[in-house]
Amino acid sequence: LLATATIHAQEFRLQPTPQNYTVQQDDSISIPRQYRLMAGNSLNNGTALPLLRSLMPEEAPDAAFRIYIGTKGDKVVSSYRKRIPQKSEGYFLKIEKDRIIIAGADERGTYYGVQTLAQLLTLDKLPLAEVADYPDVPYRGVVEGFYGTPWSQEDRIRQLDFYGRNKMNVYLYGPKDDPYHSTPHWRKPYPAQEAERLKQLVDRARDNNVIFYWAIHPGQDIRWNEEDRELLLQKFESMYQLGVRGFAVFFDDISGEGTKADKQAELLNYIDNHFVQVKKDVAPLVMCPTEYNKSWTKVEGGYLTTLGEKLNKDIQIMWTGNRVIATIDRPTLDFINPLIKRKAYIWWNFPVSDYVRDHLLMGPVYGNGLDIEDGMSAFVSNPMEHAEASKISLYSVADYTWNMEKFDSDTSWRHAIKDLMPLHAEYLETFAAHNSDLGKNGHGFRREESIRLQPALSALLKSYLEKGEIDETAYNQVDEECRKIILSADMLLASGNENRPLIDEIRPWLTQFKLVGEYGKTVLEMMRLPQQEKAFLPGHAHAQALQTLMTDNDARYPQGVKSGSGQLMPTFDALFEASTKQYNQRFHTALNARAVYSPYTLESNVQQLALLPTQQKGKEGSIAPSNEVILWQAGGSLTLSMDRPRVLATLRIDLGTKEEGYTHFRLETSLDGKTWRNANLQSVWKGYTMQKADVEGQKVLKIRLTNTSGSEQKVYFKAFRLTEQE
Ligand SMILES: CCCCCN1[C@H](CO)[C@@H](O)[C@@H](O)[C@@H]1CC(=O)NC
Repeated sequence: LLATATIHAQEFRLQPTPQNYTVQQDDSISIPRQYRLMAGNSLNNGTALPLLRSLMPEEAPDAAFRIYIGTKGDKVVSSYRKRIPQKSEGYFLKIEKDRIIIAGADERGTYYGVQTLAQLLTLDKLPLAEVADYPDVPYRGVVEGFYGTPWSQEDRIRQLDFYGRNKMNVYLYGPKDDPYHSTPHWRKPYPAQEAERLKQLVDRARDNNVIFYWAIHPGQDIRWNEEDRELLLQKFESMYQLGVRGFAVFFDDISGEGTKADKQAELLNYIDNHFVQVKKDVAPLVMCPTEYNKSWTKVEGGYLTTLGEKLNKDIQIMWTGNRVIATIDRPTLDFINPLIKRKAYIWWNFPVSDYVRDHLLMGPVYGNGLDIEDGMSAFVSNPMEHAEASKISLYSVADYTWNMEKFDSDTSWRHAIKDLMPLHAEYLETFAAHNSDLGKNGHGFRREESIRLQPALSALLKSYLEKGEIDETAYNQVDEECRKIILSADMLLASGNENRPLIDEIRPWLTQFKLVGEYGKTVLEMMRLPQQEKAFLPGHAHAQALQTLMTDNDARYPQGVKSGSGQLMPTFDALFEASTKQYNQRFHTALNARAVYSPYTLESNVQQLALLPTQQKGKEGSIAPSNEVILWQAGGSLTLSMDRPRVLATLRIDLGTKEEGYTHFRLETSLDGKTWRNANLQSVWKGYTMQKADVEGQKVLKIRLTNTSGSEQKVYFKAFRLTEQE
C-alpha cells in the first residue's frame, strides 16, 4: 500500500486542472484529526458542508486547527474576499499550517472548493497549497440522450457522484427509449415506481450540486394546440413536484408537423413565460432543434433564424456541430451562433455508440478546439449506454470544459483510466488503447486506435507483403504487445471488486480482446512457417478457429462485439492471408486464405446509406440500421449484392413509415444484375412500419431499393434484413 501511495503522490494531479494552483514545495502538514469549523450561514441548506463533514469528521470547538468556509459576503471569509475569483462557480482554497480557508463566489463554487480539498486529502500529507479556480464553460456535463438500453438507477447514482467529484454541473435526462420521455407517453405522468426512482436521482443530483434537467421529446406526435400545450406543462409540473429544477424540450430526430420552427418557438416561449419564469428557482430552459447540425441545415429555409429571432433570449439552443457526430471548433461556432443569436449549447455526440453498438469508445477525448470557451454556453456529452465505460471520456470532458487552454488529451486520458481502476490502470490502458475506433459507420466519424503500435504494425505488414521478409524489430514489438493484450484481458476479467460494474459492462469485449491477442500471436507464428509443409498447418487451423470464435458472438449482443478493429485486426487478417497465400503457392494447396468473409456488399448513391456496414450471421444477412432521418433523393437507390446467387427465404425492410410511404419506393431483385423483377411489399403487422417482401424461394444475386416517387423522401433506415433458405 505504501508503494501505491507513493506512486499516487508522484502522479497526483487535481481534476479538473485548476486555473491557478500553487504549492509550497518544501512544506506540508499532516492531515488534522480535529478542527474547529467556522462556517458562513449561507451554506446552511447547501451541500458544501455535508461534503466537508464527510471528509473530515472530527469537529471540536476547542481544536487549534480551524477551517473557515463560506461564500462571498459571509463574514467568516470576509478577509479573503478579494482572493475569490469574480467568476460564477469560482472558489479560493488555501491550506496553511493552522487553518484551511474555502471561499466560494457562490454556493456551488464553495462546494467545488471542498471537492478540490477532497482530492488533496487523498495524499498522505496536506500540501500548503493555494488554489484560485473557476470553470471556463458555464454548463458542463452529460445528456443521457442515446438510443438503446437506458442507464440503470445504480448507473445514474454513480454517474451523479462522478459529476460532483469532477465539477460537472449538468445532467440532462433524455433517454430516447424511455416511453414517458418521448412518444407515446410523454403526455402521461410517470407511474409511481418510476417517479420515485426519478426523485431519488433528483435528490442525488442535489447532493452533488448537479442541475438535473428533465427533457421531454414530444415532436413526433405533438399537436400544436392548447390541449397538448397544457398536457406538456402538466408533465413539467409533475416533474417539478419531484424536485426537478431544470427542463428541456428536444425536437431532434423527428419528421412531420413537429418540425415547424415557429410552432416550436411559440410553445417554448409559452413554457418559458408561464412556467420557467414563474417558478423563479428553475434553470434556463434548454431546447434541442430539429436542425441540430450543419449538414442538416438549410439556412435559407429559415428554421434556425426563426428560432434565433423568436425564442426568448434566455432559452438555450443545442447544437452537435457541423455533422451529427463532429468535433467542435471555432468555425463551427462562427456558423451557428450568429444564426441562433446566442451561444450554442453544445451537445457533443461522443462517446455515444448507439450507431456502432459492436464497439466500445475508450480512447482519448481530442479534436475539439482549445480556444473556444467563450463561444458556447454549455458542452454536454452524449455517452455510451455503458455508463462506467463512458467515464473515461466524461472525465476528460470535465477536464476540457473546466480549463480548456490547459487541457491535454493524453494526460487526461491516462488519469481518467487511473481514476476508474487505480490498481489495474496499466491493463485498462492497454485495453482502452486498442478499443477506441468506431469502424466504418454511417456518420464517417473515426478515432485513432493502437496509436503507439501503429508504426510497428505497418512496418511488419509492409516488409512481409512487399518483400516476404520479417522486420524483426517490428515483429518483436507486435509479439510483445500481443502478450500484454492477453495478460491485460485476463487481469481485468479477474480484477474482482475494484470496479465490478465496469467489468460487467465490458466483459464481452475483454473476452474478444483476449482472442485478438491470441490471434495475433498465432498469425505471427504462421509468418515464420509458410515454407514448412507440415508445421504451417496447425497454426493455420488455430487461426481459423480463433476467427470463428471472434465472429460467433454472444447471443446477448446481436449487433456483435468488435475489438481492435481499427489497426490490430486488419493487420493480423492481412498477415494471415499473405502467409496462407505464400504457403498455397509453395505447396500448390488451396488452404482458405480469406480472413474475414462477408457474402454481402452494399452500394448506394444515397449519401447517408453508402457507408453502412453489412453483417452476416449464419443464414441471416443485414445492413446495419441508422438512427437518423435519411434524405433519400429522387431516383436514389441502394443495392445489396451477393458473392454468388443465393436462394432467399425472407426479406424485411423498415423505413419507419406506414404503407403510403412505401408507395414511393420500388423493390427489385435480379439474378444477373441486368434484368430486374419487382418484389412487392406488404405490412408484417397492421399499422406497423416493418414490411416483408414476397421473395420466398427466389434465387437472387442483387436486391435493389429505389425512390421512384420523383421527389426526395425522408425516411428512417431501421431494418434491412434477409434470411437465406437452408
Ligand atoms: C444519427 C442521427 C440520429 C441520432 C443522432 N444522435 C445520436 C447518435 O446516434 C443518438 O444518440 C441520438 O440521440 C442523437 C440525436 C442528436 O444528436 N440530437 C441532438
